[in-house]
Amino acid sequence: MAESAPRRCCLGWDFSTQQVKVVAVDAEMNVFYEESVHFDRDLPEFGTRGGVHVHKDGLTVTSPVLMWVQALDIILEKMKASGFDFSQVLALSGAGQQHGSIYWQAGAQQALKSLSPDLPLHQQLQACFSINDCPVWMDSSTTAQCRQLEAAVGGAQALSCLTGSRAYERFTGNQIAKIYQQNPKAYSHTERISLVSSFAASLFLGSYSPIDYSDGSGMNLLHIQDKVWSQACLGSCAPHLEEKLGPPVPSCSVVGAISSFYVQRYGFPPGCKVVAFTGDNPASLAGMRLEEGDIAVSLGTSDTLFLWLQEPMPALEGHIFCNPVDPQHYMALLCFKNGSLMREKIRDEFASCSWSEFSKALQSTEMGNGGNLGFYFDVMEITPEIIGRHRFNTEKRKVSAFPGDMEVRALIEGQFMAKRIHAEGLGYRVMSKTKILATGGASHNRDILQVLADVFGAPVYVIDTANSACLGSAYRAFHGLAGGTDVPFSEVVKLAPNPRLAATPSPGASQSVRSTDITEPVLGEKTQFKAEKLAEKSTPAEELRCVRLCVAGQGGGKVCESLKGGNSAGDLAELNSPGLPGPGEGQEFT
Ligand SMILES: Nc1ncnc2c1ncn2[C@@H]1O[C@H](COP(=O)(O)OP(=O)(O)O)[C@@H](O)[C@H]1O
Ligand SMILES: O=C(CO)[C@@H](O)[C@H](O)COP(=O)(O)O
Repeated sequence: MAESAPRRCCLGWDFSTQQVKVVAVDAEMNVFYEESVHFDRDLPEFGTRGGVHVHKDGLTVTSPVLMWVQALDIILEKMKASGFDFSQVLALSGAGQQHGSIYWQAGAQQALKSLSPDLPLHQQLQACFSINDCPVWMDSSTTAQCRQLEAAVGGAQALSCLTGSRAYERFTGNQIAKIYQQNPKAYSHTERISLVSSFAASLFLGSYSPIDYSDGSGMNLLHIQDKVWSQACLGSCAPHLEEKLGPPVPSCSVVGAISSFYVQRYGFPPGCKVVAFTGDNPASLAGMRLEEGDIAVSLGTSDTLFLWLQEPMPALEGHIFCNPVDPQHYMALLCFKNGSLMREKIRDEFASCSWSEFSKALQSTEMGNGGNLGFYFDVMEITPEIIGRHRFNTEKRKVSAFPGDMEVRALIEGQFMAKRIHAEGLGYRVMSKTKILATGGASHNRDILQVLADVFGAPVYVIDTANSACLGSAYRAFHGLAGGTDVPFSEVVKLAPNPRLAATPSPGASQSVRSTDITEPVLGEKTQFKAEKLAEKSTPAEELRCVRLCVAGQGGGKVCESLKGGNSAGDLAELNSPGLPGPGEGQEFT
C-alpha cells in the first residue's frame, strides 16, 4: 500500500505475457508499492488463456492490443484508488514480453498526442491499430519467413553473426514479414511498428517511443555490434520497414517527458521522465544486478536463462542481445517455451491443482528420481525444437507414465537438466564461485529452487521482489535519470538490497552423481556425453534421437570468425549437431 508521507520514487512497469505489473522504488532503492492486473482474471472479456489466443493451426499465437491498453487503465485506477501519490514520481521505465509486435495505424500518432484526460486510454485508442491481435513470443508460425531471411543474408550462421541469433519464428522481423505477405493492406496502413516494450513506453509518452538496442536485438533485424538496423535484413522482411521502426536508441536513453494525459488525470509531475522501455529478460538482468560469472534463471511464463557477456559470440543456438545497462557489453539468453504453463499442467494432472501438493511430491521423492528421467514439451519447444512428453525409466526404456510424485520430480529435474546442458553448450561452466539468481513466479517455490541448486550444483539466490523485470525497470529509470551512459549502473543501484540465499546443493548431490550412472545425466558433469552414451547402450534409434535432442539441442557449433575472441562465459563448446526434427504440430495450452 502507498504510504502517506511523500516519497520520491521511480516506477518500473512490466507488460509480460500474463499480466501488467508495476513497482515503486524510493531513492534508497526500497520497493514500497506493487500492483498488478492479470489478463485472464481481470479482463475475461478478451477470452485469453495465459494472456494469449492460440489459433486453430496451433502455431499462431496472438494477444489483443486493446487488452494491454485497458490493463494499463485498470492498474492506474487501482493505484489512484489506493492513494498512490503520483506527484512523487521522478521517472519511469518498463519492460515488455520480448518479440511481440504492435501495428499503429496511420493517424495514431495524432491520437496519442491529443489524449483527453477525461476518458480512459482504451476508449481513445480503439481505432489506432491496423492489427488488433498482435503476434507474441509464443508464435511459431513463421518458419517460411525464417528460411527466407536466412537465405537472404547468407545462411543461419551469417544471420546470427549479424543480429545475434539465427532466424527464430517468434523474432519480430519474421513476424513482420508474415504480416506483410499475408495482410499487405494492414501493413501498408501501418505508420509505426512497436515492440511490446516500446508500445508501452509510447502510451506513457503520448507519442511513438523508439525501440531500445537490447529489446531490438530480439528481432533478427538489428546489427548488434553497429547498433543500426541491418539493411539486408530489413530489405528481406518488408518494404519501407526502416521508417516504420524508427531509429533504435541506447537502452538507458531518456525518451521524453510523460504525456499531459497522466499529469492531468493522475497527478504525475509534468517533468516526470520516461526512460526507454526494454525486453523483460534484459530488464530482469538489471533487476537482479547480474554480474559477470553469475547465471540468471527466470521461471515466468517462459523459462529463460541468461548471462552477462563482454564479447558477442553468436551461435546457432541461443541469442545474443545488446546489454541493457552497459552499451559496450552483451548478454546471452536461452528461452524455453514449456515453462510455467507446463508445470501448471503437471500440477493439475498429478498434484491436485495445488502448488503445495506439487511441493510435497518433490519432498517425497529422491534427488535423481531413482534414475527415472522425463522431458515434457506440450507445445513446440524453442530450445530445442521438439514436442511431446518423453519418459525413460531406470532401464533407460521409454515409458508412457510414472507414478504421480515421480512425474513431478521428473518434470522439474528434466527442465533444469536441459537448462544446464544448453548453457554448457554455449560455453558456460558451473564453477565453485557460481551464483544462480532465480526470479519469476515459480521462484516463490522453495522446493523447485532446491532442485535447481541440486542439478546445477550451485547455490540459488533470490531477490525480495520476484518480479525482477519490474524492479530492473525502476532501477533503469534511476539510471536514465542519473545520466544513463555517463554513469555506471552499478553505482546507481549500490544501495539496493543484496540477493538472499534460497537453496544450496543438498549434501550427497555430487555423491549420487558418482554412485549411480542414471543420475549423471541429471546431476553430473559432462552431462551431454554421458546421457548420449547411456542412451546409445540401450535405447531404440528413434528414442535415442529424442534424448539427444533433449540434452544436446541443435548444437552451438561454429563461432563467427569475425567475432572470435575473449568471452566471459568461457570457450564456446563445439557440440555435435544432431539435426532437428521438422516443425511439428503445436498444441493448445489448456
Ligand atoms: N508457488 C508456485 N510454484 C510454482 N509456480 C508458481 C508458483 N506461484 C506462481 N507460479 C507460476 O508463476 C507463473 C507466473 O510467473 P510470472 O513471472 O508472474 O509470469 P509473467 O511475468 O510471464 O506473467 C504462473 O503461471 C505460475 O505457474
Ligand atoms: O521469448 C522470450 C525471450 O526470448 C520470452 O522470455 C518472452 O520475453 C516472454 O517473457 P515472460 O512473459 O515469460 O516473462
